[in-house]
Amino acid sequence: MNFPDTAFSFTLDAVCPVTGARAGTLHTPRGDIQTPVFMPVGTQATVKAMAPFELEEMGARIILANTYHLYLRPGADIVAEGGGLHGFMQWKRPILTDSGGFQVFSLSTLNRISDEGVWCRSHHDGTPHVMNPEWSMSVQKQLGSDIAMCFDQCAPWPCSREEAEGAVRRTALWAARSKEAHAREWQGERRQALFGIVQGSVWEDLRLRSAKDIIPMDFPGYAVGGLSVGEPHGDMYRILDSLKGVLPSGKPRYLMGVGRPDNLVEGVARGIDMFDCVLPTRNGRNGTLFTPYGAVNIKKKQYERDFTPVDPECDCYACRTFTRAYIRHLYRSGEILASRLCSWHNLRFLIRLGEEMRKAILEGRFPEFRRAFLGRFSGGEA
Ligand SMILES: CNc1nc2c(CC[C@H]3O[C@H](OC)[C@H](OC)[C@@H](OC)[C@@H]3OC)c3nc(N)[nH]c(=O)c3cc2[nH]1
Repeated sequence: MNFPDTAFSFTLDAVCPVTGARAGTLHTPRGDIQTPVFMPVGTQATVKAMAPFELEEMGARIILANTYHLYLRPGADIVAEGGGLHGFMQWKRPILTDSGGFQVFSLSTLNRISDEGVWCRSHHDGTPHVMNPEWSMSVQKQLGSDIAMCFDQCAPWPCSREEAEGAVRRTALWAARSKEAHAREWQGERRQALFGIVQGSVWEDLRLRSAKDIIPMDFPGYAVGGLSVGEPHGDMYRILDSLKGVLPSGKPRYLMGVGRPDNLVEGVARGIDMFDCVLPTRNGRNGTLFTPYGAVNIKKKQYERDFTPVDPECDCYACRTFTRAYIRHLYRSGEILASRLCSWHNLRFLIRLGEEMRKAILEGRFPEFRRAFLGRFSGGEA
């Protein structure tokens, strides 16, 4: 018996008549999430260098954690004993967990894939593990996330059409098993929403095939997987265009692993509601900062006596309080505060970008917002 996900619903608040960009509200038992939304990545039950109260201050309303990582360390049983992810990391708002499939391929030292699942060796200590839909649903229940992802197969890029077809077939097989295992895990208890994932790499007909496999399984939300894996942005946008009229309009759409500010704007313009990416914190740790004109690398000598904020338009703690010269000094001195301030700014930049796109869509001026933002943002170094 499949429990209705009554604790979850999605309201479309406005749709841009020109582009189809959407402003919505995802209602969850732990609070509402207004979309478009950028979700900070907290792989090992922490958004690197940020404390929960700081995430709250910068406007984070949902964060991510990783099933694969937490299963291997500290162990899902320890997280469960600690009160699940919400108790363990003291984050009271919604949490989304990835299913582990993608990480197995990107991190494990050795892996064998079959329809049963994935046999792999831990990238920590080489111990053998079998990961499959049943394993993933059990671990995501122990973690207690509010949104879980189906166990899928994300084809690498580039890959052959046959490889992409195989991933589409297996992803459908595993989606059905994920749904069954998820309903068994949550029988009669507080529910967790399970999102489906569409694969198909850069072939539009395979994307359509995957959508036709996954959508009838009636998930409360759908992710576009298999992108942001090295393919040109043009291919990403073409695939999103091909899915725009196919994914159910009344359900949230999540583009996994994306992305740079311009990718977020172009994704929203193609009907995407939710995004995640490690860029803000990863770039933050190496001193690369988002600004409306592109990325600034704070370690450059040109900022040595630059006593202006990183981004004068930004309302984050780092930009309100410190100058580029000071943050450059911290970075070059190897001070921990450099990583914290740069991560803080980059996270706020993307969270605020989501807020501003939502406002533009509600006010009927998204095309103008998109043109103005992309006109200034160079993508590379500012
Ligand atoms: C970068 N391009 C990127 N990331 C894709 C992730 C992983 C997202 C995952 O990406 C990191 O894990 C490695 C993040 O941790 C560092 C995770 O946050 C917890 C995040 O989980 C949602 C995908 N996950 C699944 N299950 N299926 C996908 O097709 C897929 C595609 C991605 N493209």
